[in-house]
Amino acid sequence: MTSVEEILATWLDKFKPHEDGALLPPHHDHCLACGPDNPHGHHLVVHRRGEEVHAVHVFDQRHVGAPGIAHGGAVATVLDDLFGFLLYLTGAPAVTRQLEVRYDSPVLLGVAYELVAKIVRAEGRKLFVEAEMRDTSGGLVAFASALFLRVDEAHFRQGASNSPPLARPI
Ligand SMILES: CCCCCCCCCCCC(=O)SCCNC(=O)CCNC(=O)[C@H](O)C(C)(C)COP(=O)(O)OP(=O)(O)OC[C@H]1O[C@@H](n2cnc3c(N)ncnc32)[C@H](O)[C@@H]1OP(=O)(O)O
Repeated sequence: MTSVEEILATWLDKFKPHEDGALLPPHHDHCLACGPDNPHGHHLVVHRRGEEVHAVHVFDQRHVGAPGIAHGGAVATVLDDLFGFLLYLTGAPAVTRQLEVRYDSPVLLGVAYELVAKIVRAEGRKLFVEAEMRDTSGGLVAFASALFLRVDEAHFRQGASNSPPLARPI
């Protein structure tokens, strides 16, 4: 597991401008939603698309709620993390202060969904953001809105000495 200091050493580089269409970097390698090295994670892959961020995502059995259907918390995790990629377009880190998810239809396991997020407005430290999740027919299955608040590096150092063991060995 990479330390907070190691993550912070390269963290601000991620906020340098990304070209339209670029693959955006994961928040860090073990991030629950986008970290490629987290065996429990969603491995979310996100691209910039104009002033929005875009992903195609498939939930699997690790994210099951009702049989065959993604857990609502798993869906919220992915939507929250997608907002975290918008931050790369703003040039500054922020964290979720409030997240609201509307579940319009079941999100099925093994099915591809398209996710798009955008910044609705910025007021000082506050970023108001929205995201949609649609099925391949274009039907809206989930909608999320959130308030993110800009923070400095000290915010992330709060967890620096806190690395509890895994509940079960991987
Ligand atoms: C190593 C790198 C890895 C980095 C890895 C990053 C991965 C990203 C993953 C996705 C995102 C996440 O999951 S982030 C993780 C989940 N989130 C968190 O852990 C955050 C926990 N909460 C906090 O630490 C704190 O509450 C903060 C820092 C968010 C905010 O505290 P604060 O700085 O004291 O700010 P606060 O006073 O509460 O509010 C500031 C302003 O916002 C307003 N405000 C507050 N709530 C609301 C609201 N619902 N609607 C409107 N406005 C509101 C207040 O009135 C105030 O306005 P005014 O008076 O100023 O006008």
